[in-house]
Amino acid sequence: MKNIEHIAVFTSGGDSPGMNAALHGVAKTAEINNIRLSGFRKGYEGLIDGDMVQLDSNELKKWVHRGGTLLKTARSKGFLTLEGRQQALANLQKNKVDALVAIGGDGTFKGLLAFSEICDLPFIGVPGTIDNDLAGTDFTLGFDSAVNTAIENIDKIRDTAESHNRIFLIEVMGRDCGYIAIHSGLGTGADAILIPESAQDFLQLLENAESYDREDAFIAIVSEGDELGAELAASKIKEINPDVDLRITKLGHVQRGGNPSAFDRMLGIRLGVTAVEALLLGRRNAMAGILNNELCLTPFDQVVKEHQVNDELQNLLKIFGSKN
Ligand SMILES: Nc1ncnc2c1ncn2[C@@H]1O[C@H](COP(=O)(O)OP(=O)(O)O)[C@@H](O)[C@H]1O
Ligand SMILES: O=P(O)(O)OC[C@H]1O[C@](O)(COP(=O)(O)O)[C@@H](O)[C@@H]1O
Repeated sequence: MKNIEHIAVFTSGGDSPGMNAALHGVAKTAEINNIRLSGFRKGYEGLIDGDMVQLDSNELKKWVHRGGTLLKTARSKGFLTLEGRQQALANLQKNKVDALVAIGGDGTFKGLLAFSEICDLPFIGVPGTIDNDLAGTDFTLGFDSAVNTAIENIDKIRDTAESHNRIFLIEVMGRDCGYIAIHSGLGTGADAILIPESAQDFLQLLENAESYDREDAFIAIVSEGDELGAELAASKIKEINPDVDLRITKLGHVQRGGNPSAFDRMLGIRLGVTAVEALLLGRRNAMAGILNNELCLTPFDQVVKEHQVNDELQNLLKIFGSKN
């Protein structure tokens, strides 16, 4: 095994609060092991363009509390092509990079799997996505912060919803999965939660909306990945209850921004440190994660999207979605 003298790190896919803390964890661990650390800007785009900067933990410590990513991020069409990946490889070789740390979501790790077909360097991933849709970790970086942001905003909507006795359909993020919807819905006492993993919840919503008595607010959280979506759900409710006073709010990208929660800062630090330590132990092509509060590594090919909502959450949805 070649000695690791130079590590490069990048952030990729949707940004998420806690990515900067992970960068700091990577930087500090590289520093105490006398390893040079570089960062590629704008995810895979930076690898293709050779957009590399030196990283320093003294600078990064000032970013631990900030959302977004100091290194910037991107969704790269170029890296989906073999030519793009070959260009990225040439840049890594030119800069004598010995190992890569990638902070991103499942797309980023699929990218690394494709890259590993032409590039023999060791890669370690850190799960950074607000969606919490990766196997191999109970929590991804940014999920906790995004749920807190969603909750803060849903609480505010409840004030006005209750004042007017209105129905509100509030759309939260989660491209293909309902974790943000479940956590923010349960945490705000929502009357219904619609997620892509279940069709049953919509029937429950209709049933509840049918008996909605206009003497109270009615709040439904709709995951953006839900088959129906907020607009269609709203029109179905109007079909059965035409005079209903209904509003739709999409929380949108506000959920991705803001300072990371204490949990995400600590998770970022822990996973960043673990990533570099794993490389030093000779590990490769795996994602650092946290399962039952234990740090662990899971091979990329097992880190596929986890659309299943576990039994405990299913049970909670059933209990809290039922009528009184
Ligand atoms: N199968 C693949 N082969 C090569 N690169 C990929 C593949 N899937 C995703 N990528 C790269 O990873 C980037 C990030 O993935 P994306 O799904 O946008 O975000 P995330 O990593 O947050 O899930 C994509 O823009 C693309 O450049
Ligand atoms: O910012 P964009 O490109 O519009 O993407 C929005 C998507 O990114 C997310 O915020 C995060 O997804 P990823 O972390 O997997 O990129 C999703 O919840 C949402 O569907």
